[in-house]
Amino acid sequence: MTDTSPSDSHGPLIFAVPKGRILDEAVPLMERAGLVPEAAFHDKADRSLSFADQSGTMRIFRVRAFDVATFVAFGAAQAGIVGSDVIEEFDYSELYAPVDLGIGACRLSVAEPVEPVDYRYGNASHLRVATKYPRITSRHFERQGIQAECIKLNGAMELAPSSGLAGRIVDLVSTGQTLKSNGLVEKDVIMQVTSRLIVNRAALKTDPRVAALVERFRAATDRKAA
Ligand SMILES: Nc1ncnc2c1ncn2[C@@H]1O[C@H](COP(=O)(O)OP(=O)(O)OP(=O)(O)O)[C@@H](O)[C@H]1O
Ligand SMILES: O=P(O)(O)OC[C@H]1O[C@H](OP(=O)(O)OP(=O)(O)O)[C@H](O)[C@@H]1O
Repeated sequence: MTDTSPSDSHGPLIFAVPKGRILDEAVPLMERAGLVPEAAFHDKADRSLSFADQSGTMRIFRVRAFDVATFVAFGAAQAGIVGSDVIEEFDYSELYAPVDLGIGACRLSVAEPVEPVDYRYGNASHLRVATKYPRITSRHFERQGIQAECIKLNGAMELAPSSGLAGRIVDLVSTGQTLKSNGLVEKDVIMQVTSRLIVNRAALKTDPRVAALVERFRAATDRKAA
């Protein structure tokens, strides 16, 4: 007899998680949702990027934060955990973010030197901004009628003003310590950020295990909040 249960017809569900700072907060939540990674997942020396879960029905991909959104949007992973900053930057139509996990809380802000240097050039409505988030940044300044030239950096944005690369930065802020240590002040909050459970829309429609996973994360998040 042929077994046509969803898990057999679809193969293991792939769940993508960011390898950076969200992970420590995400793992207890994943475990409450029944997604318990194999021991090797916790071994920092292990060079594997794909891990089994203890039920043997899922695979966990450990990738860079921005890449979680890309894997899920293209259906290479069916679900994952990522910051709302990343969701907003990509704006992938194939991503659905049904659960706010309440972890990874921070904000995306515009910052400038304590003693601002005028790096505008040409005309007064054109400025340079260093950021890992060029799309959110352009949209933010456009709304104010300012044309921002965004210079994409992948980290250490805080060095841009003092080195003359850009007059302002758009970066994540939590305690504000990084800005302070680098002689910068927060000028404007663009968005509040928390981490979300994301799923691929097509997978949600075609694979019942994805909807079940969403419910498990919803319950795990409610239990955490209670
Ligand atoms: N200071 C912070 N406080 C709270 N959450 C943060 C903070 N910084 C980043 N985050 C959240 O964690 C996510 C991943 O940030 P992280 O710093 O791990 O990225 P990263 O390690 O720089 O990424 P990568 O190395 O992949 O470029 C961000 O997208 C954001 O949602
Ligand atoms: O307001 P704070 O509490 O100081 O946090 C802000 C810092 O946290 C993030 O960087 P992260 O530490 O993740 O390192 P990164 O530069 O590798 O992204 C962000 O890019 C800021 O640099």
